[in-house]
This record gives sequence, C-alpha cells and structure tokens, in this order.
Amino acid sequence: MKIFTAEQIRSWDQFTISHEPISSIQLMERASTVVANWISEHCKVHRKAVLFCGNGNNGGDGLAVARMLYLKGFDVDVFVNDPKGKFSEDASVNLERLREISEISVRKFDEVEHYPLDDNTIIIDALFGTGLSRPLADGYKELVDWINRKDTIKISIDVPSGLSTDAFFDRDSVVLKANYTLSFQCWKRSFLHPETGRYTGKVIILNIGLSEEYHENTETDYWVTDDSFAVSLFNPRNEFAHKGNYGKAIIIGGSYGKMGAAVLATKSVLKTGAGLTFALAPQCGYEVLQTSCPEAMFIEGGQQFISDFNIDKENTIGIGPGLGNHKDTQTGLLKFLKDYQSPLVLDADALNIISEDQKNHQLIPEKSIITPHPKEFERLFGKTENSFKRLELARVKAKELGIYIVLKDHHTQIITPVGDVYYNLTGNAGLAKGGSGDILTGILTSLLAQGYSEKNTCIFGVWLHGKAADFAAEKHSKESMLPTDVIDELGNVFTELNNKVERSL
Ligand SMILES: NC(=O)C1=CN([C@@H]2O[C@H](COP(=O)(O)OP(=O)(O)OC[C@H]3O[C@@H](n4cnc5c(N)ncnc54)[C@H](OP(=O)(O)O)[C@@H]3O)[C@@H](O)[C@H]2O)[C@@H](O)CC1
Ligand SMILES: [K+]
Repeated sequence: MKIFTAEQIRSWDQFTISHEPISSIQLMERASTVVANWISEHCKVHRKAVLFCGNGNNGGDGLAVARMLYLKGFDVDVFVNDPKGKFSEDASVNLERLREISEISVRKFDEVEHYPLDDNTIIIDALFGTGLSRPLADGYKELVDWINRKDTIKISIDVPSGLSTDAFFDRDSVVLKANYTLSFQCWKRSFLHPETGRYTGKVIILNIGLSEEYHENTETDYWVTDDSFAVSLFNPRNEFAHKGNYGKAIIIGGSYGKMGAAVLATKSVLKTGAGLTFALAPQCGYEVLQTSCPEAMFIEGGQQFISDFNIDKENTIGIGPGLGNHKDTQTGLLKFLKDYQSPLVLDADALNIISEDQKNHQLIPEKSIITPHPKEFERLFGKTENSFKRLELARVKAKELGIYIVLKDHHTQIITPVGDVYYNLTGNAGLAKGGSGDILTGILTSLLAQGYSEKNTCIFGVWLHGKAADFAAEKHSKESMLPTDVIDELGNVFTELNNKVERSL
C-alpha cells in the first residue's frame, strides 16, 4: 500500500471529486459515515460522545460525525472555537445541519473547564487533520493539554491533532494522545516512526473510496507492507520440487559464549524452508549445533571463534549472529569480503566489524542486505537527530552502496538501492529481546537461498518474522515469548499463507 504526503492526499481528494460523480460535501459525508459506523460498532459501553471540532475539513468531519452518532442513539456534545467564526465551506454546511438538531448543544472551547466528563463518554478529536501546518499554540495547545489530562477514551479522526502527517516538528510540541486513530484511506508516515507514532494509539485505516486510478498512477517513495501485499510475494512450494530447488544456505556465526545466536539463526533458516542448511561455526559449537539443529551440516571455522571463512561460494550466506569481534575474526571477515561479490546478509557483529573503518563499506557486495538496529546503524553511518533523519541517511547510503538496508525498529523500514522505503506493520514489543535479530538473519538468508529476489526477501522476510512474533505473543504474551517461540510459529504462518493462496485460486 502506498503512503502519500498531506499534499498528495489533498490532490487525491480533488482528483476523486473531479473524476467521479461525487461532490466535496458528499465525500465528507461518506468519510464521516465510515467513521460514525466504526465508532457505533465498536463503542458498546460508551454511548456518550463529546466532539472537539476545528474550523477546517477535519472539523467538518467531526460536525458530521456528531450528527450521525446522535441519530444512532448517542448522547452528543460538540465544542468549537467560536460557532460564529469562519469555517471551511463543507464544515459550515455541517455546522448548519447540526444546528437543526436542537438536542445537540454547540459550545465554545473556553467553556470546557466546567464540562462534566464521565467515564462513559468518549472524546472525539476533529480539531486538525492533514491540513495542520505548524505546531499547536495558545488556545489549541491549552485545549489539547486539557484533553490529554483526561482519562477518557480518545478517538482521533484522520490524524491526532497537533501531529504533522509527514514530518516531526519537535519533541516539545503538544499533540493529542489518542487511543484510536481512524485514518482515511492510507497510512501516514508520522504514524510509523517512534517519536510521532506514540500519539496514534491503535491505527485503523478506513476505506472512503478515494480514486483507485489516482492511487495507481501517483508515484511515491514510501510504502507499507500490509498482509495482502506480503501474501502476494509468497512463493508456495512446488509439489514436484526436491531439496536442490530450494537452495543452499549457510549461517556463519557463533563464538565461545555466543553459540545460541548461531543456533537461532540456523534453526530459522531450516524453518523457513531452505533446501540445504549449513552452519559455519567454531569447534566449541559443534555439539550444541549438531544437537539442536540435526538437519544442518556443520563446518568448522576455528576453535573458540571463527577465523577461517573458507566456504563454497555456491552457498547463500548470512554472516553475523554471535560472531564476536576477535582480531582474527575481524581479519578473516574483511579478507573474505574482499574476495566475495555475490549478495549476502550481514548482521550484528559482522556490521560492527565493518563499522570499524568507513573504507570497509565498499567491501559490502552490491545488492547485499544489511540488518542494523538503530545503534548498529549509528556505528556504521553516524548519529542522526531523530528516526526521520536516520531514514533519510539510510536512503542516501542504500543508494550510494547499492544495497538493501533493513533498519530494525518498531515498524522496521526496508530501504532499497533506489531509495524506496517499505515500512513493516507486523511484529510487537515482545521482539525487543536478545536473539530476535538472529532469527531475522536466518529467515532472510533462507529466502534468498530459495530464489526470492533481494527486495522480496527483505519485504516478505521482515513481515514473516513479525507475523510469527505476533502469533507467539498471542500464545505466550509479549513479556514471556522467547525468540524460540517465534521460530516455532513460522510453521503456522506458512500454513496460513498456503491456505490464503489456495483459496484465492
Ligand atoms: N483527504 C480526503 O480525501 C478527505 C479529507 N477529509 C478531511 O479533511 C481534512 C483536511 O482538511 P483541511 O485541509 O481543511 O485541514 P484541517 O486539518 O482541517 O485544518 C486546516 C485549518 O487549520 C489551520 N491550521 C493549520 N495548522 C494550524 C495550527 N497549528 N493552529 C491553528 N490553525 C492551524 C489552517 O489554516 P492555515 O494553515 O491556513 O493557517 C486551516 O484553516 C482531513 O484530515 C480529513 O479529516 C474528509 O472530509 C474527506 C476526504
Ligand atoms: K484530528
């Protein structure tokens, strides 16, 4: 699914109005109907709503939703800045329609201090949407501060008020902290970054029927991987296949005290379906690897750590989990990279070794996949002020080096060598544990070995990892789930994928 900027969303709105038989006010009515239906369906206990409406079209949506909820049996109160003030054309129409209902009182923001809010009331935020052009100030800032202090459930229409759609104002700006954000038609970039995404609560994307033609033909650099996109990338197994059809994958990792990382990565390669799996590890890991992953073959690369990276170049390689940074490992890895030109997966200590010297960046073979978490990214490419700037730097580096960067985060970002960005939607805080990254390395190495393109390996692999983690969290909770539980759930994700593909035939 494409992500558009606020400006592109405005054009999408205009394009829909001029190319389809729908007027601006009808489009607002359609959007508001979808919002009111969602609220009415989901708010079983709360049958009272108080709406805060701005003067633009986001406020217009709020005024229409107020009317619709009233007609669905809600108790409704509405606050605006000044009922006699200037509203956008469509908001004025909806204010007039609301006035025809004598049971709904329209009050001024400055009356809010004395407003009795009880636990059964929901707050609906329709102050600002995609038209916000600067941080909130003065009266709006005070109002949102007041709303944020209330313990009531808050639902934002389209965008939490005060939050920019595409950017990050600054850490001190005031933003309405919603429990739910009901957003129109597409994800907004600010929902997907940690500094700004923390205001949205649960995001629900509502289809309001904006033009598909515009969506198809409008270019963007930013995308989200939703489930249907991931399913479209899945290659089901051919019944006539043999192990030779699914590649040879090798994990190079492990050192004394860090063998677990190599085990997790190797297991993940196996459970993601590679034809043949190898683990190149130091001798001290022989028993644990052969016992925990009997399906994988062992290649000795040293005694307590790896110093010898000598392997069959036919293999698809993932290097890094538990590798350590012994001097001989460093020398061995850099020497190996000098002679190796095919795309491979680099993670963890492999990235730390590379980041010792900027010149090493050139040793990463083109089209390789690197999977840094924010700290590893910083060691590689330098510090940035926030995650928006980090992503922009990653785009520059991915283009410069011709590589894929999997920037691990709550919504992991995949950056391609042409600078396209794919935000992942699966995964949860249960992944914030040692070992989760090793699993991802295994998954990616396995998919690459099976013939997925580098791009699809990243997009599908990151989705798969997150989906398995979501299944694991459901069973074990985010607190207790272990990376091993995530590996165990890969099978259930594949079962679901196969069912979906079979059904759609
Ligand atoms: N896209 C679609 O398809 C559809 C969109 N719809 C809805 O329209 C919404 C977008 O509406 P919108 O463009 O009127 O903008 P909105 O957010 O209401 O605010 C604009 C006003 O706020 C002002 N203003 C800005 N910043 C400010 C600040 N910090 N403090 C104070 N004022 C500030 C700004 O003035 P200015 O920047 O010129 O000073 C302007 O007057 C969208 O989110 C969705 O809800 C649906 O109805 C139908 C389908
Ligand atoms: K809003």
